[in-house]
Amino acid sequence: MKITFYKYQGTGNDFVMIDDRDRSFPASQELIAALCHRRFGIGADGLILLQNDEEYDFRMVYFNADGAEGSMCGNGGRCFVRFAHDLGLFETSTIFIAVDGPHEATASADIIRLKMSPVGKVELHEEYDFMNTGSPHYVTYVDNIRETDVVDIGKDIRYGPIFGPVGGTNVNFIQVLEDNHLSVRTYERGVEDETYSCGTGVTACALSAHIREGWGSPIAVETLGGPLQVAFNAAGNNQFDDIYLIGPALRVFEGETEV
Ligand SMILES: N[C@H](CCC[C@H](N)C(=O)O)C(=O)O
Repeated sequence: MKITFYKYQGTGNDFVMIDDRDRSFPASQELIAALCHRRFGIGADGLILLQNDEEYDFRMVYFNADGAEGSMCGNGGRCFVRFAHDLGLFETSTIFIAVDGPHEATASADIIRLKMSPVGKVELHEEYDFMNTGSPHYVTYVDNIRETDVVDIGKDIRYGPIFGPVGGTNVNFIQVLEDNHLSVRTYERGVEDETYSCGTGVTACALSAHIREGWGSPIAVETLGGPLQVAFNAAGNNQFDDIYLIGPALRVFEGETEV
């Protein structure tokens, strides 16, 4: 059958977006991996279905590029909100449900502001921090992010004895640029490569920097695909709520494909 798809990107983290309100999309790991393939398919870091929901405005179902259902995707969530806005499903603010719970969001001409799940626990280690911001994130600091071998080191940690090989983690590298300003690069599990930006990863990095550097909210983060902002309330004891991921999300093109 023929389906219409839309391609979105948020700071270069790109997604195939499908309006699945009629639940006709024949989701399978094989099909989703094929659609996300950058040589044989449309090409994307993930695929997102927009479905109806009884309690919330709509439901976000996110799959990584390998075709398996993933945990929460922050940039995907921002693109999903832009998609719902482009479909005319809300005007300025909405609340939708994703795998990690409900998310409020607002849309303006340029920027999507997405409320993230609260973070109840941050593991602090000498070499790294680990937390779940909707997805699991390992966070470490480097002196020169440009020269960091994100893919090789990321793979070692993701498949290594602490986090892998089953399950795994996303792996983030931070270079501090100045107060309240970071540069971040991320190796993403499920894509098994570096992406241009990872929203839940950037969120984890900002919270880690708050703890380690003592900075207040908001924190600006440069990614390979452009700038994001993270606002948050530090509730004490390394717990956080009212976390917002803020940045651009745009439709790139639409098309049709046989599935
Ligand atoms: N790119 C996403 C993260 C996807 C998480 C995924 N890689 C997983 O751990 O299942 C983001 O913007 O937050």
